[in-house]
Amino acid sequence: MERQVQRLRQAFRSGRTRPLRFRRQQLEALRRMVQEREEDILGALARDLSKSELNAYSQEVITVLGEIDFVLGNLAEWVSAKPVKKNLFTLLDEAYIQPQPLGLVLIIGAWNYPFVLTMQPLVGAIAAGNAVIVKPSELSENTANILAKLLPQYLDQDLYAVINGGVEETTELLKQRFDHILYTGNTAVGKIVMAAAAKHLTPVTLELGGKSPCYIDKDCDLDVVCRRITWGKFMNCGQTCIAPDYILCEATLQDQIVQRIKDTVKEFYGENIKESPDYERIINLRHFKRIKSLLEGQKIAFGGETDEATRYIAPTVLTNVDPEAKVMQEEIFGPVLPIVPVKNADEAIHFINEREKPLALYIFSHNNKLIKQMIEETSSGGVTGNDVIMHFTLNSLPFGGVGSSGMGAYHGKHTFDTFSHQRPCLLKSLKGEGANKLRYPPNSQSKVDWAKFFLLKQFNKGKLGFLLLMCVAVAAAVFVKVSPLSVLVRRPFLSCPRACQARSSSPMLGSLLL
Ligand SMILES: NC(=O)C1=CN([C@@H]2O[C@H](COP(=O)(O)OP(=O)(O)OC[C@H]3O[C@@H](n4cnc5c(N)ncnc54)[C@H](O)[C@@H]3O)[C@@H](O)[C@H]2O)C=CC1
Ligand SMILES: CCCCCCCCCC(=O)O
Repeated sequence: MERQVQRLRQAFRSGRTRPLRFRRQQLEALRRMVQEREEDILGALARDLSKSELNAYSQEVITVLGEIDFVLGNLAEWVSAKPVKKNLFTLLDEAYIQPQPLGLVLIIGAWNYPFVLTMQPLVGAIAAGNAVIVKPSELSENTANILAKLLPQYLDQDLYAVINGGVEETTELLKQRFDHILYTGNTAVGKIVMAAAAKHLTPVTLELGGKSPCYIDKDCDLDVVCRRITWGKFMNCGQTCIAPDYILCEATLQDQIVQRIKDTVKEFYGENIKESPDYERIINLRHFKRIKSLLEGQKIAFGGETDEATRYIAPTVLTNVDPEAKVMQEEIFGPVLPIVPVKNADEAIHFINEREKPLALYIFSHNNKLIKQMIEETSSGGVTGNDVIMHFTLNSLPFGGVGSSGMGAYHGKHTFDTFSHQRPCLLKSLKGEGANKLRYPPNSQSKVDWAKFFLLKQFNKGKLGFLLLMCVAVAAAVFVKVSPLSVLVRRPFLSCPRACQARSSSPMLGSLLL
């Protein structure tokens, strides 16, 4: 593994990833891979998660293709140097920010959306000019295997690699030095990743999990609210990191919510949910048993049916759930939706703030002021008002967590920025040495005064004085540079702004510009 890491790092040092043309070529090849091998990819997702081709395409493949198109359409602008505002001392210099690749980066994916959660970060890492190792989750082994097979057929094998394996291999990989690690998975492993990265001072992006609350205000259109919640909660059999984990609402709303979710489940998945091609299965027996155990002792308003042989758990709603119950102590990550009654929005805000910062927060209300209040008074990785999940789909929004739900963010240009170093560049001339007298020893009060005048607004008599001074300075600098009469500048200005008249004893301005 160490040899593989060194090989990629050497390849990065060749500089081949830096030209825009190369990056575009690799992204176009990745797009070709997704398009040409769509059947293989959808088949792997079906075998891993019982995902229908339509669901696998609409939830994963389309996101990756959209990301590639978006990046290709903007990459030329993203990689360009960004000129920045200057001050009086750098007026004649070149000042800009140059995005540069970090080097060799590691992407560790999770199993619940195994294609998009590895490919979307990969798109941005390639776009930013890095060499990349992808470590898919071993739990979605079919997708992991198809990625290991296909990526080398389309991407430059010296610069991009897939390393498959479980805990042992990932632990070994984490001993290597990377220039950035983007990990998607549970919070406990996120801490392991961060600890391993710390040994090399490697920055990390941790896309973790948590319990995403969903507050339903009174007087909501519950038909609409419950359709949207049902869609987001039971998609991928509840195995979605930003699925609404639990509902907070007034106790009197529970029965109406239960009924509407029940009706919507029937509309979405039919009478026999097990037969629905749109209803997936739990990834493995461990998670099946874990989720099933959360039902113990709970009041099941509807659902609750399970089948261990096929790892099926029916869409299930629990009512009057005790906040201390087991189902409220861990991320559910399954098709179980507890309702926890609260008196009002304030109590909901208090409930949310008493717990770990969630990856997502959902607020349903006709009262936009209340939605803004809840956003203002709580913290979460992201928020969608009057819907669920959808902030994930807008790649102009940075997607990530906060606190125990993660750190850093990606999607769209945010991925490019995550995998780039924004390098500040200031290019000066060897001329105009006179201006440097202000900073050279010996220091003096006069020099400090001038520095205050030039650099600190409270000392330069307001903006007009400062602007006037800038004009004078630029004119003087240009004069010094272009005119043979520059010798005149050596004398103190007769008409400099009032501020420097007070200091006419130190002809600093003239010497500054020589
Ligand atoms: N923020 C986000 O975008 C997402 C977050 N998640 C979160 O991920 C969790 C579910 O995924 P997991 O079951 O964690 O996926 P998982 O079990 O597939 O683990 C994720 C990755 O971590 C590696 N890993 C697991 N244990 C490890 C260890 N002890 N040392 C080193 N590496 C290890 C695995 O090989 C895998 O590549 C949930 O908490 C969910 O909320 C899931 C999807 C998206
Ligand atoms: C409209 C399609 C939405 C797809 C959502 C995919 C979410 C992936 C990350 C997660 O586990 O939360």
